[in-house]
Amino acid sequence: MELNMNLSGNLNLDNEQAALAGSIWHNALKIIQPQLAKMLFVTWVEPLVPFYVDENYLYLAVQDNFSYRYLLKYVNLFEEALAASNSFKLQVKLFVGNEGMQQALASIKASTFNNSTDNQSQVSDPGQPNLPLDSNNTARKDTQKTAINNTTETSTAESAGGYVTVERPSSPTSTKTTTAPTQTISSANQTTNSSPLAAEIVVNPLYQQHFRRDYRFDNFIVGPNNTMAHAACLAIANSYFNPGQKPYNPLFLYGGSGLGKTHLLNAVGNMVMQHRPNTKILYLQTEEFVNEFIATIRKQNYNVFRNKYRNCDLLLIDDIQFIEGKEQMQEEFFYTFNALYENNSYIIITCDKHPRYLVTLEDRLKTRFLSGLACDINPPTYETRMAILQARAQSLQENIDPDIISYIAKNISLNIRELEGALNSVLAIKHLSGYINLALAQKALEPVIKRNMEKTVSPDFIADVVANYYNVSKAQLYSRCKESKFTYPRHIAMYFCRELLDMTYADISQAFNRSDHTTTRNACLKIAKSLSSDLQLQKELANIQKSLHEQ
Ligand SMILES: Nc1ncnc2c1ncn2[C@@H]1O[C@H](COP(=O)(O)OP(=O)(O)OP(=O)(O)O)[C@@H](O)[C@H]1O
Repeated sequence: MELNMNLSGNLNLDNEQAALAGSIWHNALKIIQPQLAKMLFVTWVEPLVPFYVDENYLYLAVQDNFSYRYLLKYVNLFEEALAASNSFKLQVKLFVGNEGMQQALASIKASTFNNSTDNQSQVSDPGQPNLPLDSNNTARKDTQKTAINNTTETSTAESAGGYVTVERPSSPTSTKTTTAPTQTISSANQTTNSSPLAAEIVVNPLYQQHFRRDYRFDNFIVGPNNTMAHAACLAIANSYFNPGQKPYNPLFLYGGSGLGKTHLLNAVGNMVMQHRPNTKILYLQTEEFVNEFIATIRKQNYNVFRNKYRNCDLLLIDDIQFIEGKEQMQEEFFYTFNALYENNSYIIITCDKHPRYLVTLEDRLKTRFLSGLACDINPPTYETRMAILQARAQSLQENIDPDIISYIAKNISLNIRELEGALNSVLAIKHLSGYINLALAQKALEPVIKRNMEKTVSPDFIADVVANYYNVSKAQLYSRCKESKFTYPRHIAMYFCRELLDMTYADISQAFNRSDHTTTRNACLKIAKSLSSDLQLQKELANIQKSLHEQ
């Protein structure tokens, strides 16, 4: 794209300003050029167009968004060169394309006009569209980014009030740096409230997201299983209205099904939308991303796709494991990721496993996914499960016997979706029959609990717990050793495999390295028989069962 330097035109601005900007920049270039590789200088720096200067800023136009992002890391160098080559300090402001330049000039014109007619209105940054401020009159990170990106496209912030300074990294390696606003801002249509006025909220339709309203931080129960993931998500959400924070980017959340990954993604989206509705957020399931990309290939409209994904402020992408084995999609996502990362836009990715287990994922994506922070989410502890169930019952204004809650929490441990499902079943019985007690709940939940038990408890896990209880090693349990201090716990472990997992004697024998099924059968039957009269055995088995459930 060629930049058109018709500065005065309709805007009626003084061409002398452009000439002065040109001459100041020309001096600075003499210092900049020797410091950069020739290619870099010719490709990126020479095409910059100086088009305005005032007492604080030199305004430069860049060709496109990509150049803009690339050049941000050199702004400090430019400013140092300006200070060295001229006898005064200037900060650099970059604007994208003719449109960005025209917008900047229109703002300058408007502010000049306002200043001459209304002394109350001071403008600190004529280059940026009007943007809402936060409660400290501090420029907002999200809208700063929006403003920068939108100089060449539909602006989501154009109708808002206030001005900001440009956000830029202080060094090529820094991730997010926000410069504080340089002047106090006051204009007729600003708000100092953290919620922008309704009239200011013009959300680009591309980024109108509908988050699940019930997935919020305030109803997410934090326990030892998810503390890090929760804190990291909250930090990212906060960073959109608390410019001091610089959370890790990207954030990679991984863990089994139903453990709250989607809940956290939506919580971030809800919180940012609530406080900063102009933020360009994209939340999507990886499958949707893949489908959209396939449609893009069919229609050959790559620009639309890339503009949308590479220019958002926050990308929340759920279940990235679905990208496995899709080579072209991985390549596209690689470039999307890079563009967002360079633009200091946050990326949160969820997955059902650690990237190292995504066998057919390209290594360059794996390393990128792990370049920020990777947090696992584990199955909740018994206490967390209790808290989740209690909170859910309370939110539904349901009074449920604590024994029932405890029974569910004890018996369903791997998946919070199933935990909630069990509570819903109990509530359904309560509503249909007008009554619920523990026995009814146990009966109703029997199939689901059995299924859960099979998923949760493996023969190996039983061996672990039993060995631990009787203070022997698992190897001794699996060994052929016939000492009673080993055979007794071995038989108990076999008994649990039979009772809890419904395993055949053949399978149990195999699990415990035995070839003789009859011995296994006899061992299980002996334990079952003793159980009816042996109080000590009853106590031991109850304790072991408790440990098996409270993993
Ligand atoms: N810590 C928590 N506090 C309260 N509710 C939770 C918590 N974790 C999960 N949930 C609830 O459990 C259900 C399942 O969670 P979610 O859909 O976020 O899981 P997920 O990890 O994304 O699963 P999947 O990988 O299968 O998509 C949701 O209803 C969610 O609100």
